Amino acid sequence: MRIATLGPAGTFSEIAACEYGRQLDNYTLQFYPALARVLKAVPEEADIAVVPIENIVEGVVSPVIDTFVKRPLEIIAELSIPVRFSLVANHRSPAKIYAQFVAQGQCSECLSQYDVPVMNTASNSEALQLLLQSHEPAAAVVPEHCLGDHNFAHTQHDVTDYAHNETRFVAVREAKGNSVPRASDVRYKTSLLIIDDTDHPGLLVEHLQVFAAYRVNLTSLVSRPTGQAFGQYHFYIECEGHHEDTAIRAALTLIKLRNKVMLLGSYPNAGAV
Ligand SMILES: O=C(O)C(=O)C[C@]1(C(=O)O)C=C[C@@H](O)C=C1
Repeated sequence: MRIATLGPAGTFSEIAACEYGRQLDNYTLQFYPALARVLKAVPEEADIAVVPIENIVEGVVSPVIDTFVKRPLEIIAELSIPVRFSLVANHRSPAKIYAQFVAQGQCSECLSQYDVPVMNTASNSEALQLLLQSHEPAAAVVPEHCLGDHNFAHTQHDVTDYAHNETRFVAVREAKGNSVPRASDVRYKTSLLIIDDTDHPGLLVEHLQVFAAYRVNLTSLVSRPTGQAFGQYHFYIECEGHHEDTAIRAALTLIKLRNKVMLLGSYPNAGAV
């Protein structure tokens, strides 16, 4: 099985992809330099992509949600990874700080102590590499597991805003319409998108009332701009249960009468106890 994920080696995505891969008979990892490119690798270059979808502090990873609107992909698994960062520097007074765009939001308190520009990178590994190549005073937000034997002039450990920081990842494949078979002893989650194709007053509240009426518990609700006009949003929703459950089926049948629904898949709930 070919698994695409965010590289270069050293990213949290690599840890998540390996954790997912260990459940398979065999797998090979393929690294790509940006999240949109990771997802684009499926299905021609890779069978599965493992990408971050939500950080406990920073919220959803927008490039991933936005790709779901554009491409027929199916979520087949989720997994959660603890995320810890250090701030490392080649000088006591850095003139700039390299930080991956999601990591920046998770370390905002530490970064605000430095009155220097933050240069966004596509991955945490890229932030480290740019620091190592820099001939100017610079710093980088780097995963704790990447500190290795590097000799930094300055290291500040545990710079995440919240001690309990974690990121949820999903494994996705090309949507084929034949979703993962449902097992009776597994607790599932279902992801879907409500596409804003007929905007009208009360669109969201109507849909939420349908979920409430069928007692479907939502675990995530995120609005993403359609990019067409101000005030128009697609809604990314996660709920407890499998899309073949009677309640979810009935709720989606009603919602589909008013708006297009993209079912993104049902998968074992990683947070279930
Ligand atoms: O750059 C990495 O290490 C990644 O795997 C990406 C990513 C993300 O985009 O959310 C994964 C976990 C952390 O939340 C920060 C960065």
